[in-house]
Amino acid sequence: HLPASLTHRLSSWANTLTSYLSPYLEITISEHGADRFQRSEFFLAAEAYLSDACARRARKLKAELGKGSKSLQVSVGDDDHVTDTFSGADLWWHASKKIPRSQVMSWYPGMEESRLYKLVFHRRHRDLVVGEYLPHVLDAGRAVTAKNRQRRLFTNGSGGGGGGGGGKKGWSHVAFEHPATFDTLAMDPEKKQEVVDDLDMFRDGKDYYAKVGKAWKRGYLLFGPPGTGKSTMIAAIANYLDYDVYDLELTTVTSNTELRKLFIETKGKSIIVIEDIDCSADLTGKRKDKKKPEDKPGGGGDGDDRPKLPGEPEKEESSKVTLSGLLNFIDGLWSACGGERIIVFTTNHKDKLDPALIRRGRMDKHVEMSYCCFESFKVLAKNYLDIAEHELFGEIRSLLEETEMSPADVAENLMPVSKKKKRDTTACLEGLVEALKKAKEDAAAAAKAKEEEEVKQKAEAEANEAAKKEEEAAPEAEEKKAKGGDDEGKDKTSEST
Ligand SMILES: Nc1ncnc2c1ncn2[C@@H]1O[C@H](COP(=O)(O)OP(=O)(O)OP(=O)(O)O)[C@@H](O)[C@H]1O
Ligand SMILES: [Mg+2]
Repeated sequence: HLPASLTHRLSSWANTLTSYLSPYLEITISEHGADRFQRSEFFLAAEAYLSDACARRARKLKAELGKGSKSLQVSVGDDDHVTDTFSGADLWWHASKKIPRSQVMSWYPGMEESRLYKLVFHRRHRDLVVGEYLPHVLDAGRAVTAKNRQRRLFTNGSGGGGGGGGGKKGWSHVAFEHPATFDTLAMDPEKKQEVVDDLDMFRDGKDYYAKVGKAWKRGYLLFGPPGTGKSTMIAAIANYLDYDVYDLELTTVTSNTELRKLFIETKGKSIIVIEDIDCSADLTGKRKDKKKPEDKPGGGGDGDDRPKLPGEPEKEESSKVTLSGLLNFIDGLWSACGGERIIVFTTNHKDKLDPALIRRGRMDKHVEMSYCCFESFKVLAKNYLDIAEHELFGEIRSLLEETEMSPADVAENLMPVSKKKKRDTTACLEGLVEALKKAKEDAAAAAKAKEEEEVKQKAEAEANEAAKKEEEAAPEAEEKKAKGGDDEGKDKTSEST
């Protein structure tokens, strides 16, 4: 009989010896790495990879509705193993639970439950596994996680519902579930394809951006009249790229510091949206103190300033975010942190924006969303009525060419009135033709009224001019000093006399 201590030693030597002689190597990936609070990213990636690629071959499976995941995840059960092959090499994955070494009470809930994966492979594949297989697992796992996760819509406004917003300022979120896609988005097919290609380039451009030394981000400016699909386009982009959306409400941001803080809190693979940038804040910089009337005469086509919501602060006091603060946010040194970001601005009035804000490099791509053209109409007809051809299409085509109607209005005319009173296709299209004709008449009437107004104004101006000349002709010794002053001065003198 050998003493217990010696047996123990012998067996541990034996273990060492077998592992030394064994041709197999083992790599352990545990759930909690050095940082005990966070689950190791590699573990999560391996888990996702296994659930996607190998779980079909495992016998003991575990199904869970993962946190922040929209679909059921099936993964390899504890104490089970699966095999995988990579470039002709066989690999074995074992899932197990880590038994805590000490029986000390754990500070970290669930720590006793820490799980781990063991990857076993022949030693001649060592370089292959470390150099290629593990990076592959990481990438594939991340892709699976990104595909399965529930995408989120963040907002910095208070009362955004959902997540961890609470009372403090910061982002709160809800599930992002907008159904818009590029297939359902009505716009000129060529322009649409251009946007999609651009997005593809961006998504796969990590190496390119690194090579040319640019931060991996891209800015889009969507401009056009109301109801032409700018917000819809953002949803389509988010769905296309599988990105989260951060809807930044600039009016509630009180300082540049807060803006930067919000920005740092955003994650990669996301779209940061600032809607109606021209209304969001007084970002006109130097133009700030010169108060000139906003609406230029003759810019009538896309008028329609949105009404102010109750409780919305006045523009002047709304935000202390400055243009330079915002520029810093878009492409200053901070913009590079995180990477893989798209920044989208929308506006109804592109010409009101400061050129510094929308130059290339900040807003790389300018996309105009315009009134409904025939091609857009065809997309809507396909979506709403499920038709590609109809005898009324010809008439609608010529009407659309003559009239400006937003896709939102066209779509409204294609909707069934109510569930009971279901209109058939022809009735819908006839309704649309009516609406288009009416819009055409209205536009003509408006144009006529405007013309008359202009004629009237011109006549008035001429009359004023004549009166002024008469005034100047009259001798006025006292007013001589004021002569050569501005128009206002002249007006006042004419009023006082
Ligand atoms: N191009 C389009 N394709 C499909 N649907 C559209 C399109 N444009 C508008 N719509 C429909 O009209 C509605 C309003 O569109 P959306 O909110 O995208 O307009 P917008 O350009 O963002 O307007 P605003 O400038 O007022 O914010 C959407 O719900 C959508 O159903
Ligand atoms: Mg919008």
